[in-house]
Amino acid sequence: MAGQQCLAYASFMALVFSGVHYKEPAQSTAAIPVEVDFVVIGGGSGGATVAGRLSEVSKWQVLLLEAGPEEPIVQQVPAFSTQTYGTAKYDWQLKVEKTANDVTGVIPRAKMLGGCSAHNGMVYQRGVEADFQCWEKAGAKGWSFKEVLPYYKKSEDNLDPDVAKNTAYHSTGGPLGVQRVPYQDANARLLREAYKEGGYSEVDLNGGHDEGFAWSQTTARQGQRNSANTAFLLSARSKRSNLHIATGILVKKVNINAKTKRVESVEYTDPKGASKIVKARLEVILSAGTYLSPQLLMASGIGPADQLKKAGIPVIAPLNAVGSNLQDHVMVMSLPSINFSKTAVVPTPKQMNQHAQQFKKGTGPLTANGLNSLVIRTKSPLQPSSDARPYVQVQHAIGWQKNQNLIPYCKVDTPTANATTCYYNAVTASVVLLHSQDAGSVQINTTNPYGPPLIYQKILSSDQDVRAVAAVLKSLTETLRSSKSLQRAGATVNLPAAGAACGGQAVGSQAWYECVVRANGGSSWGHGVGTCSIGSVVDARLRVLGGVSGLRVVDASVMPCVPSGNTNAPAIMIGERAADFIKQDHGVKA
Ligand SMILES: Cc1cc2nc3c(=O)[nH]c(=O)nc-3n(C[C@H](O)[C@H](O)[C@H](O)COP(=O)(O)OP(=O)(O)OC[C@H]3O[C@@H](n4cnc5c(N)ncnc54)[C@H](O)[C@@H]3O)c2cc1C
Repeated sequence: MAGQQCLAYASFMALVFSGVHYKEPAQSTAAIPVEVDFVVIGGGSGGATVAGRLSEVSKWQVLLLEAGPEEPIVQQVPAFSTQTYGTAKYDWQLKVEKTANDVTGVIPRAKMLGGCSAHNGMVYQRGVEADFQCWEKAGAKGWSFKEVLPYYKKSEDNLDPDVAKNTAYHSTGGPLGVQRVPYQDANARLLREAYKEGGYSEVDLNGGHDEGFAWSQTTARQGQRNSANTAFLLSARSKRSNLHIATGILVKKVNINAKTKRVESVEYTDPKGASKIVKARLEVILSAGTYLSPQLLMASGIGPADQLKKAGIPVIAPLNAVGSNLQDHVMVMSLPSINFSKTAVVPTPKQMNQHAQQFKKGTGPLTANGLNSLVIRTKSPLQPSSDARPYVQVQHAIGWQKNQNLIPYCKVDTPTANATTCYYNAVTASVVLLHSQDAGSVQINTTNPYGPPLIYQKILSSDQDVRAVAAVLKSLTETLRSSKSLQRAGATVNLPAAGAACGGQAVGSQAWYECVVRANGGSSWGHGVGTCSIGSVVDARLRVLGGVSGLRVVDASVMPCVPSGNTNAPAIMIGERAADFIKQDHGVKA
């Protein structure tokens, strides 16, 4: 970058960060207590929520141990959302073992206070009634939509009056800010018109509508990210001396008395590499997420006995279901693409300054992370007829010409990391399969049981899945290609790229779209759940089964069926619910 640009960029970033409401706390150096009432392992969506809520009981000492650092300031700016992806400091970069049809090598998982809620796409979705029927069928008694809705509302501070007035579904005043992306650029607005024209109704997907098209609600406040950390911990830790938070602490295992099966303590490594123990007087709460919670259970002696024996870990509770039932949404990338003739442009220094000023006020392009502002959720005509859940979600991302490297925040490799301030001339629509027939697993690495687990994931191995996605892709492409609004604006809609193998099919036919879906593969959408499911690993109050006492799992891993939508809000809801269970079980009014 030339010197002058460098200066302009540096002062731009300083200006943007001066508008951020959050002040990054210093990394914790305070001594970790040797004994507390509750130890929460992992400060992500589930862990931050439950720890914050438990600390409301002033007589309880609550310790939260998080492997990663404090949530960095850059995460507060939605347009910079993905800058920490793939960095060793902030991302676990979990490797997926190769399986026949697996195309993902690495899964991004946040390693910071706030967990994935601090680096995700911020989309706020709760799932639909039929999702929770699936939970109940799997053994999650008392988790119907009617019963979980009060917990979604308990967290929520909905900041859009037209949405909030639907009080049957929404509420205000909770710690978690929820608002629609405050900014849509000209191309996003055009797409919105195109979908309306194509017969998609614009609805509130969290307001009783299973299907439709939405201007996305996000976990944000005044255009800035609201993670589970900033919602549930930030203010609590400054006010409550009974809430202890330690970052940079890697938990190794939970120590459980082999005779009584009662949890006693948690073993961790401090930042200097020393091995330490903290005793838990009442309970340990495991909130390390879908991949690392089952790993920690297994490292602590709870899991499939054969795997544990091979790893040399004494078996405390032989629970075969630990690590199985890994479910995820599957994204079929970048289909189709829309080229716009009128585009956003590389901003001048004056415009950048304006964007920073707008951001301070909660508006402007820096409050948006690409075209995540538009979401479609729909059933597929070819999904199993007995399944009432929506099967496909459509998301959008920005594409741009290669030479746009004039300012660093345009010069990034992943589409959603750009601000809509950057020059771009294409948008891609990606279809996401919400209910794959494939299930993967998380297994302990028998040669390195305390290291990252082995993750096995299959993708698009079922013909029915391919058919269901292809049918939606076909109608989506046809909608966009016949849109008068797009045509009037001079936008062209390209057919999805087809692999050479699709040459034998009639272009545009269902068979051709199926071939296109297979040729474009799929990848994890970051929404893995199910590896410590309610009904098989934990009971309906999230207590670990197998005769173990004093141990719960509170994160996305307990969801027995993946919801029809993004998974952050459900993980936070689980944290809220768990806090009430724990309070009730220890005689405190919830
Ligand atoms: C790239 C990406 C984009 C996403 N986008 C969206 C979106 O737009 N909307 C949405 O709703 N959902 C989204 N999700 C999914 C959603 O964010 C997650 O499902 C949710 O945050 C999971 O919450 P959790 O509590 O289960 O785990 P996490 O939030 O992952 O928290 C687990 C925490 O435990 C810590 N931990 C793990 N092991 C240890 C250990 N041994 N010792 C100490 N600490 C440990 C981790 O560092 C982490 O902070 C996205 C996910 C990803 C990865």
